[in-house]
Amino acid sequence: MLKATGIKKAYGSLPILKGVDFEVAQGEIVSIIGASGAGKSTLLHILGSLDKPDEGTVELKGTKINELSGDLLSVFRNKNIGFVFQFHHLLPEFTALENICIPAFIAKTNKKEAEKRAHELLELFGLNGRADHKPNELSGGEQQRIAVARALINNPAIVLADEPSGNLDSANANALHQLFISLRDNFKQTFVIVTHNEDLAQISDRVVTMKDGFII
Ligand SMILES: Nc1ncnc2c1ncn2[C@@H]1O[C@H](COP(=O)(O)OP(=O)(O)OP(=O)(O)O)[C@@H](O)[C@H]1O
Repeated sequence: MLKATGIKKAYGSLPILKGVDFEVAQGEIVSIIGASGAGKSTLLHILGSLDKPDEGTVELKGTKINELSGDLLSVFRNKNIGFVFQFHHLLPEFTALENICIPAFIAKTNKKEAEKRAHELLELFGLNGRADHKPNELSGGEQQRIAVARALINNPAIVLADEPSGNLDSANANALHQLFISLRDNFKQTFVIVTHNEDLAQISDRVVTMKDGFII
């Protein structure tokens, strides 16, 4: 599903990734762990085409995404890759429903269809009653689940998450982790997750460790 080969990346003269090979299959949850500064977020950004490698290739569903640029890349990314970050980055002036729909509107999905899918996700996530709430009217755990729904609205092939539970208390973190598991079990949703959370690493299908610019 996603395959990265020979990924190298330096910032200035400082090599961060020194030849990383990484693969994830559909329906797999892979956690990337490692010390602070090991290059985990840098790798995730490259896997998600938010950043380009100096060397190496990233292939998603047979498309070499490191070779795409401009509008082609933006359209491909919006359709195929969902992102969840440590901070939810919901737009404060929009409701939960509107926030979830944003990637669908960017993909030019019609409003009715996007809102139908958003309502389905809200129901699935136990957030039915929250559709019209603004982010500041939601709890931290609810905000992050809305961010996950936003990541899923276009049915992406893969969800990339960078410390998704890093800002949550343990009960909300646990609820989020269970949500990932149920999305994998019920929809074969694929996840690559950078995390320092040991519980999340433990319930993943596979854990890879980064050290000194390599996966060890
Ligand atoms: N845009 C950038 N310009 C220069 N250096 C950068 C840039 N982004 C990251 N770095 C450096 O690259 C190294 C790896 O950063 P990265 O964020 O990938 O690490 P990480 O393993 O995700 O760490 P953490 O667990 O603390 O989030 C760090 O030394 C960081 O300072």
